[in-house]
Amino acid sequence: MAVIYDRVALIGLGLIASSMAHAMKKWGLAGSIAGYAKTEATREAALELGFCDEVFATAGDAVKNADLVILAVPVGVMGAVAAEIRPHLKPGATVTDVGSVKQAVVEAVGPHVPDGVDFVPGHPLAGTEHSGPRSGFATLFQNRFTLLTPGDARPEAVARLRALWEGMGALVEEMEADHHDLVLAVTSHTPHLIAYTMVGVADHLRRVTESEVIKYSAAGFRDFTRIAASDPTMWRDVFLTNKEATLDILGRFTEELFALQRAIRMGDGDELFNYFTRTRAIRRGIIEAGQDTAAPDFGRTKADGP
Ligand SMILES: NC(=O)c1ccc[n+]([C@@H]2O[C@H](COP(=O)([O-])OP(=O)(O)OC[C@H]3O[C@@H](n4cnc5c(N)ncnc54)[C@H](O)[C@@H]3O)[C@@H](O)[C@H]2O)c1
Ligand SMILES: O=C(O)C(=O)C[C@]1(C(=O)O)C=C[C@@H](O)C=C1
Repeated sequence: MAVIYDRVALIGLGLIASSMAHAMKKWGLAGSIAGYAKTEATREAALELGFCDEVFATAGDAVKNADLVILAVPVGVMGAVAAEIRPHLKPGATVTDVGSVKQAVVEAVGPHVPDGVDFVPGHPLAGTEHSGPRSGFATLFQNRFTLLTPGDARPEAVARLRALWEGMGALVEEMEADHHDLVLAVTSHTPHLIAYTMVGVADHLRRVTESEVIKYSAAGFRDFTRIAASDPTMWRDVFLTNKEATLDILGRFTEELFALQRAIRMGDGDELFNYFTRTRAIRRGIIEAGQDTAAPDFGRTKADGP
């Protein structure tokens, strides 16, 4: 594949940044990759694993001469990092981010982006419960959506960033930042909060059941524990910055939960059966519409082989 940006700078070298770097290298999408991380251990890991060509001890030095700057730090520090790199940005460069929340990032980063530099916020809908420079892998974004919320960025800058994501195997869509935050509150943020809570409940109970909760946990609960092992800093920032949408969805969730709680207490089997039938149809609808992008064969055609 052709080089899309001659020089890319990654600010923060954790799961998402290292995965992007591995992908850019694998598919030849960047001429060179510069990286900035706070700790020397992370910078050394990036060189040792070979996903950065150069590393810098300040964000300002890393972005000099970069055609694309990718902010891959927790949402709560995006604004501070943007302020730090501002004087060092190359005219004509594009700044993007990978934060899980978009409106707060637009508000925090936007004012620090100088004239002549495009800001195209982004969010790959792909991740794992792991973090740090050693957790990344090139295929993380394959057949997964990346959402861009370009606002008033120049169309050429948006098209180029789209080409980069597509080069890494992602399916790219554009939307407004506030709409993104509402959708993600439903599909990602509130489910994470529920997983954190459920594992917390089990942990409290463990003291009563002497480890049996963990020992005998079935598949559903194990999935919750994987999600609840996600990075505490990242998720603290998500909830602090996507407050309104998450509270809205949590309110709706609580209402539904109370309705099911009542059905259980009243022995209302029809209510439970009908509810579960509706939710099963939703899952089956996703699969039938071919929209299960996490499925291993999503997007494959017969030409792709077995
Ligand atoms: N993990 C996921 O599943 C996932 C998926 C999509 C998007 N995101 C978003 O991507 C971003 C990065 O997440 P990640 O999973 O790669 O996290 P990570 O913890 O693996 O990496 C974050 C990096 O940012 C660095 N950092 C933290 N504070 C900093 C500061 N003040 N200045 C400079 N560097 C700082 C950390 O040292 C670390 O290297 C977050 O905004 C997150 O919301 C995460
Ligand atoms: O698979 C996981 O570990 C994830 O939760 C990844 C996940 C999500 O799908 O909710 C988490 C946060 C992101 O912003 C994007 C992706």
